[in-house]
Amino acid sequence: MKEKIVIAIGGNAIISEGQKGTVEEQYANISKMCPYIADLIEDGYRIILTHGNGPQVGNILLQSEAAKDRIPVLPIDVCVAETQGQLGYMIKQSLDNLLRERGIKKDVVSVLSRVLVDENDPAFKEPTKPIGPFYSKEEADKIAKTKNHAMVEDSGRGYRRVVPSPRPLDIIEQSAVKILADSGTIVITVGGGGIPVAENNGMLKGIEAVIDKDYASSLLANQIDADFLVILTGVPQVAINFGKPNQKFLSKMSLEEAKKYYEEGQFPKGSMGPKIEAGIEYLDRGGKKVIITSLDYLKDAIEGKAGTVIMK
Ligand SMILES: Nc1ncnc2c1ncn2[C@@H]1O[C@H](COP(=O)(O)OP(=O)(O)O)[C@@H](O)[C@H]1O
Ligand SMILES: NC(=O)OP(=O)(O)O
Repeated sequence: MKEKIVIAIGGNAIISEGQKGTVEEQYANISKMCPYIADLIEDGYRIILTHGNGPQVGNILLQSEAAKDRIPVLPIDVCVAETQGQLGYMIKQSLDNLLRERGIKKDVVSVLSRVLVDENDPAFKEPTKPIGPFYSKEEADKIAKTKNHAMVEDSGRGYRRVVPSPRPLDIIEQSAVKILADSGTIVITVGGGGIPVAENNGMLKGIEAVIDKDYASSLLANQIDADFLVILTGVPQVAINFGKPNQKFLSKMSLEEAKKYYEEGQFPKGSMGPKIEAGIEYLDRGGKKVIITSLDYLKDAIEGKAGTVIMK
């Protein structure tokens, strides 16, 4: 078997900008994504897939709040668990069917996973994780006033609700994920950054937050001894001076260069910033290689022919 790779799938790979997020739309997007993953499985790589859940977790919360007169509102950790279930199912169904079509016998499992956070993480005082649909400024102001939700402008695309996003400290199900991945099973896990839990007298309890999937995927990659971490997003490569006339796409960055560019503010907080920081943290914790690219360049990037590679 070839290398063990954690692949983090960007939120917009499952619900694209402008889509409502119907199940049909999500299946259509997932089935566009699966051939790229199946190619790697066919080549013998051991794959652990993680995914975002911002749009989906916000939608579940909205559904729950809309029915609050009849049915008790769900806490956010339970909504995150629901997104792991629904997205894990949809990805598994699509990937499994594709592998069957290609005559590849491989188990694909989704592991509901909890991720330890610190209840005193400063993130609880300052919500930053955008979830759910986009609103106009007027709609957002009204929601902020009537529902007391924190709302922010999200990367020029409209306004969204934001919830606390504490740092992941430990992937509770890491051993099970490692055993499965090492045995050649394709694992879907740490969806939506994982279900946030905190420790209290040695016991775990659910916490209302949404963890960033790039930070959680980075930690998972270290904890299961992955050979490398791949972060998939909307661009084939990372750039410096992004969007400016002197924009320059990079095929590789040393860890030191990544840190320098990050400090210079080359990577915005709401988009590329967390991906670069997640990569830096993975390498600082002993990881070997990080690749940032888009789905269509995935295979080439793994073969060293595309993407942006960050290494020590
Ligand atoms: N320096 C940069 N290099 C490349 N892309 C960047 C850079 N800064 C911001 N971006 C933008 O950030 C996007 C990735 O962030 P985002 O869309 O929030 O992630 P996700 O794919 O996880 O949903 C890229 O598609 C690109 O449009
Ligand atoms: N939980 C999370 O990081 O989701 P998105 O990638 O959809 O923002």
